[in-house]
Order: sequence, then structure tokens, then C-alpha cells
Amino acid sequence: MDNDILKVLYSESDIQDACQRLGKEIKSHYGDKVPVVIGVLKGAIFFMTDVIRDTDMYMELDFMDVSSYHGTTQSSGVVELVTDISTDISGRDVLIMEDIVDTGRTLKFLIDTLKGRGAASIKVCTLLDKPSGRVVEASSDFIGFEVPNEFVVGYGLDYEEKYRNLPYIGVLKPEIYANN
Ligand SMILES: O=P(O)(O)OC[C@H]1O[C@H](OP(=O)(O)OP(=O)(O)O)[C@H](O)[C@@H]1O
Ligand code: HPA
Ligand SMILES: [Mg+2]
Repeated sequence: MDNDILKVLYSESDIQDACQRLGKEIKSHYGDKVPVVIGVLKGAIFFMTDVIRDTDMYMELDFMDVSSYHGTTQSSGVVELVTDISTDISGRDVLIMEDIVDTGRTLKFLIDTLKGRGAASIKVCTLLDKPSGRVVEASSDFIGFEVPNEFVVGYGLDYEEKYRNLPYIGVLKPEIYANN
């Protein structure tokens, strides 16, 4: 897999430093509250577990699988709810954990859906924010890195469902996209 990478944007240690910082910000924001932390599958799996593992506060976990890229580098424009959470979030403080906010469509869908179920508050933690990709308005409360306008892979992020298990985040060589 390493051979397919043109450049590394964020190393393993850059990512771990960001996770530690975000964990502290989240703990200080919630104080004694017990939020429901929702990991957005599949991309946020590693990020969510790395942030919460060292964050010493009470929280509940759940997962929502939503999809709109279907392995490609372009959003289909339609966010599909593949698997829902099982927690009743009415009156609860919700923290959404995302790997990336790009066009903003996925985040808007999530916030609209969870608001409609009566969450008391909704906050968003994303490892990567790509403001240059935005098509709809969507903002995050806790952000790891602002990423340039490139399609990135690794640490949960995929191209054609692959590269999620790279321990760092990088950009693929142009011929990888061209070959598919
Ligand atoms: O801001 P947007 O343009 O909506 O893009 C962000 C979303 O796109 C990716 O999900 P994808 O649909 O690829 O599903 P995946 O997490 O299973 O890869 C990513 O994990 C985010 O959830
Ligand atoms: O840059 C990206 N990489 C992988 N998945 C994504 N989903 C939205 N943007 C991206
Ligand atoms: Mg994807």
C-alpha cells in the first residue's frame, strides 16, 4: 500500500497528538455531562477509538453507518443511511465523531436527522475539515486539521474501500485513480 502513496500529509504521531488534544477539549466542554458519542462509519472507526480511549469521562457509544461516496472520489450528492443508532437520543447531549467534513452533505444529514429526534445538544468532532470542498453549510466544534483540497486516504479514509488501514493520512499517486 505504501507504494501507492504520493505524499504523507499527517503522520501517525501528528494524528495521535491531535487525538490527545481533542480528547482534552471534549472533556473540558462536557464536564460532568454524559454525552452519547456517535461514530460515523466506516471512516471514523480509528479516529473515534483513539480519541475516546484516553479521555477520562463518562460517555455512551453508538454508531451510524452513512454513505454517499460509494468508494469514489466524488460525493453522489445523496446521503444514504445504511445502519442507524439504537440509542434513544431524545434529551441527550450528542457528540458526532467524523473522519472528514468535505462537501458538508453527510454532516448536514446527520445533524438534521439527530435534531429531529430531540437531542438536547449536538456537537461535532472531526479529524479533518476540508472547507474548500463545501457545498452546503456545515461546521464542527472540535477539529484536528484543516486539510487542503485533495482527496486523502488512510486512518479510516478510503478510495474504493481500500487504504483505510494505513496508519497515516496521505494522497494517492495520480495513476492509482487513473487505473480505476
Ligand atoms: O462532507 P461530505 O462530502 O459528505 O464527505 C464526508 C463523508 O464522506 C465519507 O464517507 P463515505 O460516504 O465515503 O462513507 P465511508 O465512511 O464508509 O467511507 C467520510 O467518511 C464522511 O463521512
Ligand atoms: O478526501 C476524502 N477522502 C476520502 N473520503 C472522503 N470523503 C469525503 N472526502 C474524502
Ligand atoms: Mg468513503
